Amino acid sequence: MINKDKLKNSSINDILDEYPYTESFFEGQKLEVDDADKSLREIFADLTVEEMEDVVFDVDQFAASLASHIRNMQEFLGENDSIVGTLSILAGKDKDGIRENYDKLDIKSGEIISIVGPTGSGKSRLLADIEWTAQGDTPTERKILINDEVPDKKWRFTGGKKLVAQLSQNMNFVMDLSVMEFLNLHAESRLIDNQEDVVERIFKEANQLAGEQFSREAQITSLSGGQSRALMIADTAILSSSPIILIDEIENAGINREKALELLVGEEKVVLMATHDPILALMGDKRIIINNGGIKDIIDTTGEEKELMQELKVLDKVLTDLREDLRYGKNLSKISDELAEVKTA
Ligand SMILES: Nc1ncnc2c1ncn2[C@@H]1O[C@H](COP(=O)(O)OP(=O)(O)OP(=O)(O)O)[C@@H](O)[C@H]1O
Repeated sequence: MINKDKLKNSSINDILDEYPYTESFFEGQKLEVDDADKSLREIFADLTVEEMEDVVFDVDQFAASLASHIRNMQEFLGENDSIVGTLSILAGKDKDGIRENYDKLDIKSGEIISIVGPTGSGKSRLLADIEWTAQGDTPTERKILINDEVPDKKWRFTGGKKLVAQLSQNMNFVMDLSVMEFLNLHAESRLIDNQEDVVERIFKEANQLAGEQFSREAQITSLSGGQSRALMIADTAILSSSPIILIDEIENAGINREKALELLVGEEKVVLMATHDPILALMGDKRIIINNGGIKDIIDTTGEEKELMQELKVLDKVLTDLREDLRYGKNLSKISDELAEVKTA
């Protein structure tokens, strides 16, 4: 997803600064460069006919070949994180076939976007459109762009290195492995240096997210729903190099949602999260409102809402504690007269 046109207008020095491994590429080409501060376009414009013959390529082919070299190197180095600057959603249609009332929604890396709307309104569908990098070929007819370009189709199919990591409501393990075997297997496939430390960290974080603790030797197929999700979340947060993270209703997982989100939100990632939970929704920088299959509105989270979130956290803590007491067979008592007076009618 390196932009070929941007490369053409960049100087050799700028390209080397940003992608130092292109040095070998330039060395391999017989490109005559008198001034490395000139853009590729200028360098090609200044070539004599003889020099041009040596290079074989014209500037377009040269930039395309350079872009492909950079992509390969980024993939090899696992630098996918830096690839997505902007994820864009181009308007499609709602369930009645009516066009959505925005043209293009840009989401920048580092942003958290929540997706809210009634049950069945199309939240999961929107996440699926992004995962599939839809090009008008889903029921919504939306299109997804990455860095303002149509994403490479290979993202749909490559197994190991994915553009999108998705955590969905129904996640079950099918392999017969212990927790540690599973984590080591995954870490090995990512070719990381400090495998032992990383695997240990995932195990610890997962246990902090899960309500009930589990051991290193536990079979992953025997974990509870909450434990499996905790493990998947910690694994995704710490091991995944995917620059886009999609989360479908983390609240149903019986895990510490807030901690989970904190763990997942790497600075360089785009995070989209379908939720019915006001605390999670307000953790987003923006929220997409979905109704009848279409995006109806995009709202920025206000300062007042961020303040409200603190109050909601207090309420949430009260409920969490009650749930905990209930689970461990304690009798519940009235919380406070103030709360008791809140009208529920
Ligand atoms: N624009 C659309 N056009 C046609 N079908 C759509 C559209 N949007 C969503 N759908 C379909 O509507 C159904 C419900 O959507 P979806 O599962 O995404 O809802 P949801 O908001 O995630 O619901 P829940 O909150 O219950 O998880 C799905 O079958 C989905 O494919």
